[in-house]
Amino acid sequence: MKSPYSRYARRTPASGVGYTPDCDPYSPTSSSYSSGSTLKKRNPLSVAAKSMAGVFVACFTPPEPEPNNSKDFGYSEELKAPSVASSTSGGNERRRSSRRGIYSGPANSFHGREPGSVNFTMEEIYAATRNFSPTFKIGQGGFGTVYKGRFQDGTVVAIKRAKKSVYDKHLGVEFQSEIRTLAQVEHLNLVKFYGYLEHEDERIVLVEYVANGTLREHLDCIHGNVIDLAVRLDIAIDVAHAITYLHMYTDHPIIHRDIKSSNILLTENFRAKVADFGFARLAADSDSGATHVSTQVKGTAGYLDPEYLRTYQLTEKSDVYSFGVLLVELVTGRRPIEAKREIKERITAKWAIKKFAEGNAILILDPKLKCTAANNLALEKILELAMQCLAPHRQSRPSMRKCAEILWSIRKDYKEQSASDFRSLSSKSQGSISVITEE
Ligand SMILES: Nc1ncnc2c1ncn2[C@@H]1O[C@H](COP(=O)(O)OP(=O)(O)OP(=O)(O)O)[C@@H](O)[C@H]1O
Repeated sequence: MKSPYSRYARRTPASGVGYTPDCDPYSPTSSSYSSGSTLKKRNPLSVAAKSMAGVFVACFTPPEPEPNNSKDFGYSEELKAPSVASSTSGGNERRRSSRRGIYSGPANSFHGREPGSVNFTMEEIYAATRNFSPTFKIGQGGFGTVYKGRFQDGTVVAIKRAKKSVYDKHLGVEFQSEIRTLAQVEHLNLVKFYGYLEHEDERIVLVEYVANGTLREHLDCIHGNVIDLAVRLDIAIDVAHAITYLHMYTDHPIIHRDIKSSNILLTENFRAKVADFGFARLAADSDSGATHVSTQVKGTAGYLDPEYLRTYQLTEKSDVYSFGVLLVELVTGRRPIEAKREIKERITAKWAIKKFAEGNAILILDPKLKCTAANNLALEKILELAMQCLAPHRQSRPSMRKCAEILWSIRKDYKEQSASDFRSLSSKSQGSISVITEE
């Protein structure tokens, strides 16, 4: 049997080889950061066949178990979801609209449901959210309201309910764009897609529930703890892996277009998962000679690539620019635009890069982080990478893959320097103990 991940082998680069997903950090399920990938040739026929098999093939891994969820959103056992409507679809049916939603996932995530079969209903969504009760609401975004829901089989999901304006032509297109994109991707560092439902005026997207809030919330310390630089580096690497995967490993390159800290969700172990494909856009097909997609500018102020803003030409390098903004955000803790600060500090990236260029990088370190040798060293290296990502012209920016590789090396040096900081600190404290003893 073929690996369900073989469709994610790297698209043929100049050398005509692809990465074996098993040991590749960009592969959908790898949690390894080892760069020692084996290379293997990609079979174009198998790729084509898999593409034709459709985007709703079972390629989504089951959700992580959620031990506490019945308590933390007030799930009451008496309020049982109505019984699951029996499947009416044959095994080959991939998509349905109207009352029933499409579902993409393995049978054991929503118990007994075959991948691609149409098995969740509006009644189940109502039951899972207690009729969209405010108690179950976990967020609000441009797309609509987000609820945490629990299905009868215990599966916990995030339920994104489009707001009414989604029926405007423009937002309708956006909705379809999110669905198409979500259905094609699978990676450990991307929020998993479970399915969607169209029912009368409702448009519902079901995605993996990620329990620990957004990166922005953690940088603002609203969960009560400071995430240290080691964790921030891990998050940057997770995000770099996710975007590299979108740019290089899907059947067709995907540009996320809305990389920002509020779209980075964190698990309880502080693994990052990139969310919100509302603006995602398939990139230009380089095989056809195209270098960019011309499109209406979309994204979030502060993260937008100035070259894309000026020319309307979208490439993968627009995500690289946004990633540069995110790197600055990670080390400074500040938002990309800080409207209340004095003018020269309002655009955080500009301010940080200026300080770095003047040799004063230390002044921009998030005041919540300790000023250790390891932190200072990593800060300078991260800023250097951010500066490359923020280059005004896209040709000068590194690829996301290159960013990930640079970050791996920064993390390696950071660990070594931290160990040495720790050794010198403990030898100093031993010294001071002996002084106290002598006294
Ligand atoms: N999969 C999820 N798991 C847990 N919480 C989520 C999930 N998706 C969204 N949320 C929560 O809901 C909020 C709103 O998410 P949503 O993706 O709709 O909008 P946004 O990205 O914040 O804003 P916009 O769509 O305008 O860019 C998020 O900030 C987050 O707190």
